[in-house]
Amino acid sequence: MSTNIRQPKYFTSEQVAEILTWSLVNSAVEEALIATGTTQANAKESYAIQPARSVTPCGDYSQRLLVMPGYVGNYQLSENGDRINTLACKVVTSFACNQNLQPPLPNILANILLFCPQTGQLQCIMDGTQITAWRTASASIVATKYLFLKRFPQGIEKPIKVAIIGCGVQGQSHALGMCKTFNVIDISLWNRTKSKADNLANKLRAEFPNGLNVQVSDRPQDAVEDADVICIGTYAPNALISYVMLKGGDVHINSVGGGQVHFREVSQDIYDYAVVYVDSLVSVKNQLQVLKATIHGELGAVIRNRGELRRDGRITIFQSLGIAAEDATVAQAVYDTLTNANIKTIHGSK
Ligand SMILES: NC(=O)C1=CN([C@@H]2O[C@H](COP(=O)(O)OP(=O)(O)OC[C@H]3O[C@@H](n4cnc5c(N)ncnc54)[C@H](O)[C@@H]3O)[C@@H](O)[C@H]2O)C=CC1
Ligand SMILES: O=C([O-])C1=[NH+]CCC1
Repeated sequence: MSTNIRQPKYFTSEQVAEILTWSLVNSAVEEALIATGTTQANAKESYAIQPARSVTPCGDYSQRLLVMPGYVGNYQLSENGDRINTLACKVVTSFACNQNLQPPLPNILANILLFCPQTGQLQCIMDGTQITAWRTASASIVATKYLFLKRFPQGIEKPIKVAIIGCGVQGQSHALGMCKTFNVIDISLWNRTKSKADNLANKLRAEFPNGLNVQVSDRPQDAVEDADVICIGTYAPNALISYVMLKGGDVHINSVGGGQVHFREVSQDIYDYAVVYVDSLVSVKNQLQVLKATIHGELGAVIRNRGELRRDGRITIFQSLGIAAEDATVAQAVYDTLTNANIKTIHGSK
């Protein structure tokens, strides 16, 4: 039988990295968050269908395979772009020991499969390791914009002090993304092994030679004591930051390191005082039953203006688990740019 099935293209990590910019990833991720929460096919607005991801422990829970399918319907990658649909599935492994290999490998390794949304034919496989690092930081950036900076008259121009707790892959992408996107005047870095924080500090000083004060802290409390925005992404099974360490007044925390087996990097007393938002209520119900907090809603609902932002909460937490829709919209933007399809996507400097 003759067949028209085409071989999928493969895009390497280097090809993907060429395309990634903060404006492209931030806007694709914002679209994914907006679509999340509406699950019915809908002619008027975007929607996302993303079943809870499957988690396969490989021997024990420090080694896992996650499969993250997602369909994002009727969304736009840019203001004047056509409305499009994306069908994707990220296959990602999290092997906590990879960092100790010689040479080290990232703990989190991913590939994203992008399918034709009309036929289901596999169009391409692209490296998803960098996309995972960027899109997770972008979700925190979008959360910081809507849950924190919108409280102030200066909005995204407001000068802010940022703390990074954990300077691994996520700490690095959060530091770079925050400094590229917002008016960050001061950034404090803490990592369990100090040399990693030193390396990130050197990178930031080279990238932002003017107007950014970069410090490496000996203890998490020193890093967060003046911070307006805290980004924390570790595998810590115990709290690294607690309520007494925070400055008074408005503080926003992006916590990305919560998972079934290593949830606790932020102390319970902060959850008790904070207004908590999540990327997906479905994911939290499936994967974060241990979370003892009143969840105010999904970040996407705040962006869509359906869920009001609690004005009385001085501390907000964005609890991020990572959602398939984010991978799908970013992969689509990268694919479109690499193949010149749907080419009204937004570009910007790295
Ligand atoms: N929310 C999301 O969408 C995503 C979340 N993640 C999560 O983010 C976290 C960080 O991931 P990566 O940056 O890729 O890992 P990484 O291995 O590159 O960095 C982890 C950092 O955490 C620190 N760390 C590990 N155990 C610690 C402990 N017990 N106490 C203090 N610090 C500790 C290490 O020093 C390291 O710098 C993980 O929990 C991962 O599962 C990763 C990808 C997406
Ligand atoms: O969303 C994601 O890709 C992941 N979350 C935790 C490990 C990988």
